[in-house]
Amino acid sequence: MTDGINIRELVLEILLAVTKEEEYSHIALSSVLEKHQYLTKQERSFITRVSEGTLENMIELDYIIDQFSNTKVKKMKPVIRCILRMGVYQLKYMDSVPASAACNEAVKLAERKGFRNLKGFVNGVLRNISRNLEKIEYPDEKKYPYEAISVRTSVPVWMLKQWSKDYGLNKAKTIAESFQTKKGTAIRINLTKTTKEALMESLSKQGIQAEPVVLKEYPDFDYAMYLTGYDYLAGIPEFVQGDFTVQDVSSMLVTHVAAPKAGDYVIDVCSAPGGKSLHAAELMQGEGMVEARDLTGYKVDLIKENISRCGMKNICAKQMDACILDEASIKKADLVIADLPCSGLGVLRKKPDIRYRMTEEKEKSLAALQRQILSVVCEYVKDGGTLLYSTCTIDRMENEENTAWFLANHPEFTLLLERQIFPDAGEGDGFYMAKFIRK
Ligand SMILES: C[S@@+](CC[C@H](N)C(=O)[O-])C[C@H]1O[C@@H](n2cnc3c(N)ncnc32)[C@H](O)[C@@H]1O
Repeated sequence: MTDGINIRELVLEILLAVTKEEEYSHIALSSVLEKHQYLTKQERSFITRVSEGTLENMIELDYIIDQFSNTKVKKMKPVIRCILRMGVYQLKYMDSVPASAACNEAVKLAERKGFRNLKGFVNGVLRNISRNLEKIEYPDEKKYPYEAISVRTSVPVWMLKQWSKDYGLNKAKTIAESFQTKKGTAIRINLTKTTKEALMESLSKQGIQAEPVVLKEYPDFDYAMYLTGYDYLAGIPEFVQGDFTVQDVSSMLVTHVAAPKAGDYVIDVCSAPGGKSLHAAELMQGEGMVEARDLTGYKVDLIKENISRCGMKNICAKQMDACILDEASIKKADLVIADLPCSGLGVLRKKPDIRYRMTEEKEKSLAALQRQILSVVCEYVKDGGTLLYSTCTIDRMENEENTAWFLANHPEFTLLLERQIFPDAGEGDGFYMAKFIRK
């Protein structure tokens, strides 16, 4: 507790924002941490751990609660449901929190939120779970493989079935399990402003560990590192002055593979918050121009913020709908980056809430949107130029199937390279990329 703010109440605020208001988990978390900057490092990490952990394990937590409560989770009031979920998370996953504290704090929180009449219920369910944690029976994986993997990894059954159809049950299982592992924060060094050695040295003086990423298949990929041991990004001067950008390693590979050259004209049609656009501008060493487009003013402002933080001059941001043909761009670009809106199933490690928000229907309509955008923006590629299509998902429907469709409908393009990066195999998130050349 700091200045009357209860940290579990802040966790509850995050969980409600994500599960009730459909806010993105990383945004809900960072806005709470930003609003309460005076919290200690320990309090911030408690809030991060409990809110992320609860979301990452929610299917399992609900399964446990349902075994001990007469009222099923789905029927509970949202506040009570979230208080129980975070309580069970602490009981099951946090040895540092005594069981009595997890239960008592949950009861107090229920009362503070106006549910005095449900204090006994919260107390009863949590104490019962606490006493029986070791005896919980999980679904039998031999008899009910999807249900068993789903409860253990908190990945919905429909996603497991989709991956099993695409890659087999064993692969579906290892993909789901990979989302339970943690990695440091991947950053891309802005080599137009600093060097790897200089950045490592200045970070180390602040007690921040930086470990370079080495990818054997890409020996010239020499600007990624994992950071650990920092409190919050905005507190690192090198971040504020644009010496590095937070970006997943697989996401960096997209622009690396696209390989823009100094002097190129690049159009990034769906670019917010600007990770790949800025990377392109950096690889072009400040020469040429990257036009970073996105649909809304809000998104374009995010790109502009990042451009000004990184201080790059060969990049501009524009509000444009990628579904509408921009006549002025026809056959003008050396490189078109089409990192399109997708289901995001490759990034469940970082964005756990996607698994509860995405549906099969939404995924089908995203795959159709990707085809629509691809057939518009391919027009911007000049003869001999490159179209780079990428997604941060792992389903064939949005990836290989779209590429096959594109090639069948656009014989003026040839496929130079296609790669599916799996979240359980590579350095980073699950990503897909296809590089086409206009003949
Ligand atoms: C996967 S994200 C892009 C991430 C970005 N390339 C990066 O590396 O930072 C997809 C983006 O597409 C944008 N988008 C969705 N529909 C769009 C449309 N019709 N026109 C332009 N942008 C769109 C979204 O706002 C979102 O920012």
